[in-house]
Amino acid sequence: MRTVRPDVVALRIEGLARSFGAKVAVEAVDLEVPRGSWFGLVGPNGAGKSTTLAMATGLLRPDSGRAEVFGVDVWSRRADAQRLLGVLPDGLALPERLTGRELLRFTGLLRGMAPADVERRAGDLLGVLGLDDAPRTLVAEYSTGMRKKIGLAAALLHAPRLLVLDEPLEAVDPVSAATIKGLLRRYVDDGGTVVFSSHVMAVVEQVCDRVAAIVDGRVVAAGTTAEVAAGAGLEARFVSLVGGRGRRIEEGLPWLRP
Ligand SMILES: Nc1ncnc2c1ncn2[C@@H]1O[C@H](COP(=O)(O)OP(=O)(O)OP(=O)(O)O)[C@@H](O)[C@H]1O
Repeated sequence: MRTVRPDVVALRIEGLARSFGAKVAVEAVDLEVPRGSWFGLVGPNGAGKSTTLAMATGLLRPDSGRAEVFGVDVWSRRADAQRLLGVLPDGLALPERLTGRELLRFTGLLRGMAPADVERRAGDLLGVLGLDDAPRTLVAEYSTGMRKKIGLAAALLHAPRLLVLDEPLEAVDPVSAATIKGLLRRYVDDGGTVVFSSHVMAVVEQVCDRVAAIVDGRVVAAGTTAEVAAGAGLEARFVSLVGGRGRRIEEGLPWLRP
């Protein structure tokens, strides 16, 4: 296990903001993710998590603000930042007419990796993620969970220093989820940094050492998982942070009578 230096900032986000027409998706987000941490981003649907992560990784241009990966500006030194980063974006568009292995070959060669390394790593990733028993299946035929896993494999292929993963466990079966969590745990223990968004508070509480909650495009709480949970458990704290946005359920839906 390498020595983790929490003084090194893996991802720094300052004043990131983005609107779509009149809709303010992200108002102003500041975050600092120390190297060697597993950082969870939580928030209700439409809070601005995916928009924040897309801006932080050079996929969506912000209206204002900046993002740095290990001190490298994501927009002015985009290629350098991309080398340090592995990203699983929301709604990733995949080359549909390739098999999983072909997709990884394509990704690795685009990244300038040596073909022999690409082959070896692709085999390892397909095996670990349980995608090697469908070698001839095209991505177009993949299930939702398989698509998530091949996207994750593509993000890991070049062994980046920082992984930014938008809901990596969504639609993934429990066995694969355990494998992915184990793999990411090992990566973090070896000095890697993970930033991921999730709606599953139990998972965030289980794996993340730091958490930020975003509501209506603003960070409403950030700190260590214990600080944010504030003795109440993360789920209870999340519900209290989101507050009045919850819907009343006492009456149920009067027309929903089986
Ligand atoms: N391309 C776009 N065009 C218009 N509005 C957008 C676009 N992308 C995001 N939005 C809006 O910005 C807001 C934030 O969306 P975002 O996807 O970042 O939220 P999120 O926290 O990731 O949500 P979820 O948990 O549902 O995935 C939402 O109101 C969404 O409708």
